[in-house]
Amino acid sequence: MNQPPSRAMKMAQYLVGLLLLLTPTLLIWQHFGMTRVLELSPRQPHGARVTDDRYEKGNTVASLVQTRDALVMRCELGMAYQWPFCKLQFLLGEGGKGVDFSQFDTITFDMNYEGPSPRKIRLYLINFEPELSTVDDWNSQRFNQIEFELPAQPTFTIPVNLLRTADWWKDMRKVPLAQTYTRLDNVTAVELSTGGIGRAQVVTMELRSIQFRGKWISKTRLLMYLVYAWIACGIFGLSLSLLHFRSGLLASQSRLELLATINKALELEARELADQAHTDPLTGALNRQGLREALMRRLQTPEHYGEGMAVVFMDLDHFKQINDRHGHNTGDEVLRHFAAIIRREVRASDKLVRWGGEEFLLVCPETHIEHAAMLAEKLRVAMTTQEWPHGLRVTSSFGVTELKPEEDIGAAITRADSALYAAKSNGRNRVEVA
Ligand SMILES: Nc1nc2c(ncn2[C@@H]2O[C@H](COP(=O)(O)OP(=O)(O)OP(=O)(O)O)[C@@H](O)[C@H]2O)c(=O)[nH]1
Repeated sequence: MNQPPSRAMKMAQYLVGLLLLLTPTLLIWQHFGMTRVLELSPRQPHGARVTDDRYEKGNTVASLVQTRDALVMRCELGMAYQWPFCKLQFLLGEGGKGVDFSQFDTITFDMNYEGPSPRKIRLYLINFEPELSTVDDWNSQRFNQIEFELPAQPTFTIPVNLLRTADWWKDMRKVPLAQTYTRLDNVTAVELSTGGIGRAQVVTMELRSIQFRGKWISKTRLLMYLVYAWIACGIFGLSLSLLHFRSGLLASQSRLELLATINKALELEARELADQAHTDPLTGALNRQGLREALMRRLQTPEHYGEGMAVVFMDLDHFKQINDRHGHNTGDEVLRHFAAIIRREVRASDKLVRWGGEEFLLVCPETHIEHAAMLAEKLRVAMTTQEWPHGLRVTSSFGVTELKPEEDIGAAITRADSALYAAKSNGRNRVEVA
């Protein structure tokens, strides 16, 4: 039988539905949106400042003017230093803590450059890496660099993946080959510098903005998270199915146990009903149907067939008077008492039958007539010595006979009845043998 889905199973179904909805939504959103922009401009100057090669004993002079729309760096390049430069520097972090640039894909410049050709600039993304860098030594940070000639138009975009670790930095720091990769996960500064220029000149850079663009989360990472979510959902669903299956099994087991208990109770009830059909409810003795079945059973047992069987017919004396004088309930009590005395005095194999009213029959297998007569006499005496309800004195008359070979039990009962009649006629409280 199918169990109705549990709350947990419903939850798993909702979860699958949610994931089915979320997966394409997130992928579409990632493709068209989720855009992250970091801008360097007069509006977001990040501590913009200029430096030049004078600290390297050069004679270049850089100056910065900030207008509403642009950061203007004027650079008078001198040739005193081997690699003269001016830099416009943006600081993004302090104490080795920078900004993660690894999710940025493009860099868009909006700037003007004035100066003789070649119009070269350099861009540095300076990355602090605890295993290489120290806070006190600026040059211990990785210099990711790109140098290029400016296009004619003021606005242009370059991909971030063109940046490489600067050769001069690799040489200066003697970085092992395995660590010469580009790394942008902790950028503490962005620098826009003049490119390699071989003669003294004046350069002006007017920077309106640099925009780094990327996704808050890369497609690969999003796909990975989604796969994890689907796997987790699958495991969850599978565990629930197993639990559901197990509880279903337990439920059908307990249903089977319940059915077995009901079956047993019904069997008992059926047996009780069958017993009632064969028993007199007042005295517990067999009724005529009960006797018939007991005799049939005996006949079906070959080892007992043909052995002697005695029949004793019994009838309480003057029972009507007991009823009349003491009431029907007392009469019932006397009948119950009578049956109890007989049962106490006879063998378990002897069958006590209530023949009707106050008449009882005792069928004694494997008993010859002399023994039956002795038994009847014992019963008669027992009646006289027995304490009866309400101090009554009750006696009974007995007619005894034996089943002849090949004789029908009915004939024997008739004969026993005749003997009983004789006992009654001869004064009651007697045993007569036919
Ligand atoms: N209390 C009670 N009385 C019953 C029951 N069955 C029959 N009787 C009564 O038993 C009485 C039998 O009366 P009789 O047949 O005249 O026999 P008796 O009074 O015993 O007289 P004798 O047999 O000649 O000694 C009747 O009054 C019946 O109503 C019973 O189940 N309970």
